[in-house]
Amino acid sequence: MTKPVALIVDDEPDILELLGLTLEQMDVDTVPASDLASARAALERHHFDLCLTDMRLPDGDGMELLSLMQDAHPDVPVAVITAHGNVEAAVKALKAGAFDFVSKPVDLQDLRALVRTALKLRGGPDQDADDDGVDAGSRLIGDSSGMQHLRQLIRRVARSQAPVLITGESGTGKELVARLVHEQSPRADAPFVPVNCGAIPAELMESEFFGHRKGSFTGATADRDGLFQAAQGGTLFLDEVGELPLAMQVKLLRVIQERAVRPVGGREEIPVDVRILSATHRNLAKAVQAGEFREDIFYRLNVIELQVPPLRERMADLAMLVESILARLALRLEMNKPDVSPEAWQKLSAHHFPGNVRELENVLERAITLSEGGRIGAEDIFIKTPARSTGPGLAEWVLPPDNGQSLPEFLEDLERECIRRALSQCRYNKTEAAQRLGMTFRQLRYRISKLGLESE
Ligand SMILES: Nc1ncnc2c1ncn2[C@@H]1O[C@H](COP(=O)(O)OP(=O)(O)OP(=O)(O)O)[C@@H](O)[C@H]1O
Repeated sequence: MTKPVALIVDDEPDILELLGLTLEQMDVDTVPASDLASARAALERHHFDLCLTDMRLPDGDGMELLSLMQDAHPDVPVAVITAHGNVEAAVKALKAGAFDFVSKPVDLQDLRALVRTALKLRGGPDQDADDDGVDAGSRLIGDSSGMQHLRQLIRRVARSQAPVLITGESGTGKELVARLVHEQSPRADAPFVPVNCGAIPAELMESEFFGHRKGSFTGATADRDGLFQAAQGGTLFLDEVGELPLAMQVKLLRVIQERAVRPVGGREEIPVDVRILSATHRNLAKAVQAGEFREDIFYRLNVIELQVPPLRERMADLAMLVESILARLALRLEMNKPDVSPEAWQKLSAHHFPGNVRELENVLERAITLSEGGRIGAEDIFIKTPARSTGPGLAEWVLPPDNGQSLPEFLEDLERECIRRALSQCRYNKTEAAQRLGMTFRQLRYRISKLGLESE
């Protein structure tokens, strides 16, 4: 490959020189421009692999150059240089399609990491190509317009370093989307580290995220890296980000701003080069209004939003999904893929799938084990009817011992019904269901597992 060329635009000669020297050391040729007009002229004469521009220019601003590049050279990553602490400008640029930003005074380590990542986009996957080359096991199945649009957006955001918030109901495929963004990004060779923010005990959170030093607390018998260090150069996926306690949100914000972590009990800051993707099935804007989620971190995580549609809004994909899930299950169970009878299809198509693709997977897993003679019949498709999930009214219960049950068994049944009803009313959003039931998310998860409701 020929030597890469970068367009560097800044009206301060010192900064132009610093950028020029740093990039030359990285074997990148540079063409300097001190204002918008000369940047435009340079664009007419050369092909660039990267553009670095200051936000404030004597005859315009970096946003103008960004929009010009988006129109005329959409494949060239543009990074903007912002004044220190000007988060608004950085977010605005990222939203407008900037690849990344560095703030002044320019940290050379950050700058080098940015340039390295940007150059990986050279000769990267063809924008118009289908997602061949992406791990087949992690593909998004579906050809509906909603899925096609989502796939296109994934390809586009994969090229940027902007934080992305993936929203959608439980089981719609948010984690899968995050994986695809990572796999199609210039960070694909570095780790993708998923973390369920609702599953880490609050007291361990800081050490899990940032690591700890030996002896910093009882049980810290050796130095340990945290999730940020594990994701170095790659992507950290914060699943259920709405579950982060407020205190942790503050710490996370600091790390995002400083691009460095301080392990628990450590003195030094460790620079981290990590892209953050997050997901939630909650309405985080509402959580912000309710004071449960900090506005500043919401603003930083939600630079770009990717909405994953619920299955009921893309039922055109049902056949493809069923085929692919059955093929996967059959392979795992070492059997031939069964056929689906017309009656079974009818039953599946009439359902609204409040638990989305995950519910479909569960229904099919049960169906494939029940099926006989290589065919799934209607009787093998077990779908909860609304009546069941609503449960009988209290007056309809026959109380023990008249119904032959012990009191503990009866109470467990009652609890099961209450949880089912809350889950169904909250469209299988466990956080909301827990609130409705007056328990914590963790308590609810524990009860669900204890009462054997997981497979429903
Ligand atoms: N479009 C799709 N194609 C293929 N599989 C899918 C698709 N969408 C979801 N799945 C599968 O459904 C299951 C649930 O997906 P995933 O865990 O990504 O959902 P989620 O939205 O992150 O759920 P939650 O909010 O509960 O964490 C996974 O096994 C995933 O592989």
